[in-house]
Amino acid sequence: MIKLGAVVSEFNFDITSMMLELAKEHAKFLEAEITEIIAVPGVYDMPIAIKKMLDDGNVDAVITLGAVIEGDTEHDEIVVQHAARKITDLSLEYNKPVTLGISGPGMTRLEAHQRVEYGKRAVEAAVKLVKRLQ
Ligand SMILES: Nc1c(NC[C@H](O)[C@H](O)[C@H](O)CO)[nH]c(=O)[nH]c1=O
Ligand SMILES: CC(=O)[C@@H](O)COP(=O)(O)O
Repeated sequence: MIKLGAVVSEFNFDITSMMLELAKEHAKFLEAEITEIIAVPGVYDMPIAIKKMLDDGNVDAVITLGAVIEGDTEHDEIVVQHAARKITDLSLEYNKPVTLGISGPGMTRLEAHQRVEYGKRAVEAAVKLVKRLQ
């Protein structure tokens, strides 16, 4: 059984909690399991939680679940771009898949609701990568 860790943003939790439920269901469908969950305040805060999961070494891959909604400034871009870059860096540093289940930037709340399936996509990619890199 493939073990997945999930790092979930509390920001926009109405959306990210749905992403988490979809991710759990899809993991089960693929005969994998989300065995660890760490909630973080927002997407920008994810890297340190991902690093802890990878350091603890109890999961085969980590999925990230978040939704970054556009405000009045380009702050949303900073949040996503930095998180995405660190997610890739951590995956390469630890040689384990860390997949991007984060919607945005440049997105309205409605568009975020329409993209909750990103959670499912993150699971799909993590499971495929674990199998293919074995
Ligand atoms: N605006 C959104 C944020 N912003 C918060 C940051 O991610 C972070 O928690 C804060 O800057 C403290 O370090 N986070 C989201 O996940 N989604 C948003 O729309
Ligand atoms: C990504 C955010 O934190 C965002 O909602 C901030 O909004 P603003 O650009 O109006 O500061």
